[in-house]
Amino acid sequence: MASQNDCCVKVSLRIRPQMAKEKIEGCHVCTLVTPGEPQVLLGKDKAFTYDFVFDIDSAQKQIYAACVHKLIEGCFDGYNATVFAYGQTGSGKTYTMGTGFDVNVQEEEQGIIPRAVHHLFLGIKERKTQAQQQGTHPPEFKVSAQFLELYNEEILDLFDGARDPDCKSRKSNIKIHEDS
Ligand SMILES: Nc1ncnc2c1ncn2[C@@H]1O[C@H](COP(=O)(O)OP(=O)(O)OP(=O)(O)O)[C@@H](O)[C@H]1O
Repeated sequence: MASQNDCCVKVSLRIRPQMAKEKIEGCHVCTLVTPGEPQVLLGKDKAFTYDFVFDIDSAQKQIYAACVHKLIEGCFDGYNATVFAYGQTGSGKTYTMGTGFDVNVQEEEQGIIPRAVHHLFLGIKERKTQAQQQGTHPPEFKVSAQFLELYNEEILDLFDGARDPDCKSRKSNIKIHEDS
């Protein structure tokens, strides 16, 4: 039987730092992360526990190492994985996930998507090199990617007339292919 730690759905919470505007407006930080525990205290008495909790000072690479690294390694063993960010507007989903346009962003600021793509292609290269060194047939990989951004109804309404009533999402034309 799978233990709680083996559960196939894991939920992580990331608390973003206050924005300049929030500081200027005198907003207070109302979260307190329990040291050594994946638990956050909201206000004085509301405690919530997750698989991981990342406090204000967490780095992008920390999030990747704890939540995503294992999933990409699992792909090489044939496992599927999904990572998605959920939260209210301005909570840091885009910052944490990263985008396909992070190429000019400093390495330490890069989000999950560019890190995962880099990890995947590095893994492919390593496995091919290893096969070559061992004199075995190099493995073949096919990578394809789609980038999907979901909108909620209110945002779609902003597009008014130009809106396709059945369209609740937009796919970018970014495609990464490696056939070898
Ligand atoms: N961990 C973080 N460290 C530093 N800045 C952050 C962090 N998380 C978010 N931000 C900043 O906070 C702002 C809002 O974040 P972001 O755009 O990622 O939110 P979002 O959840 O994607 O919002 P929306 O749903 O409106 O697209 C951005 O300026 C972003 O750079």
